[in-house]
Amino acid sequence: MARFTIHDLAATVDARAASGGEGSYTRKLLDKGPEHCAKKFGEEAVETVIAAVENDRAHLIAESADVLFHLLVLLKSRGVRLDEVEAALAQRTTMSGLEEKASRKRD
Ligand SMILES: N=c1c2ncn([C@@H]3O[C@H](COP(=O)(O)OP(=O)(O)OP(=O)(O)O)[C@@H](O)[C@H]3O)c2ncn1[C@@H]1O[C@H](COP(=O)(O)O)[C@@H](O)[C@H]1O
Repeated sequence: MARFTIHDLAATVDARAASGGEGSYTRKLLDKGPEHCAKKFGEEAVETVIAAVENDRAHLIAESADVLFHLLVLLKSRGVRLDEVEAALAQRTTMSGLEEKASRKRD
């Protein structure tokens, strides 16, 4: 089976945003607006936290998939592309996490 990546999922979200109809959950979320998308993302994030704290591996994987999907929908609702997030991550590869944190405080 071909490897399925987060880029493939982002392309699906884009396609549903452009033409998804009645039967599309993605389109349903987007039609409700960014605030609703943010709320759903928050719910999925909390469920992921609970799975991690409970050390429930299968549940953690499933909830992480929900989080990634809902993050992509949230980004789409605000017109942010996945490659913009990747660019932010790429910029951080030149410094350690602690250096990056310190640089934020200077901003
Ligand atoms: N990866 C996902 C994905 N992950 C989670 N979900 C949905 O996210 C929802 C989360 O469940 P909840 O119980 O929190 O939400 P709910 O009660 O169903 O919905 P609400 O009424 O609360 O909004 C479920 O309906 C899941 O099916 C997803 N829905 C879609 N995708 C991908 O998006 C593609 C396009 O989907 P459609 O837009 O529906 O065609 C699919 O083929 C998948 O690849």
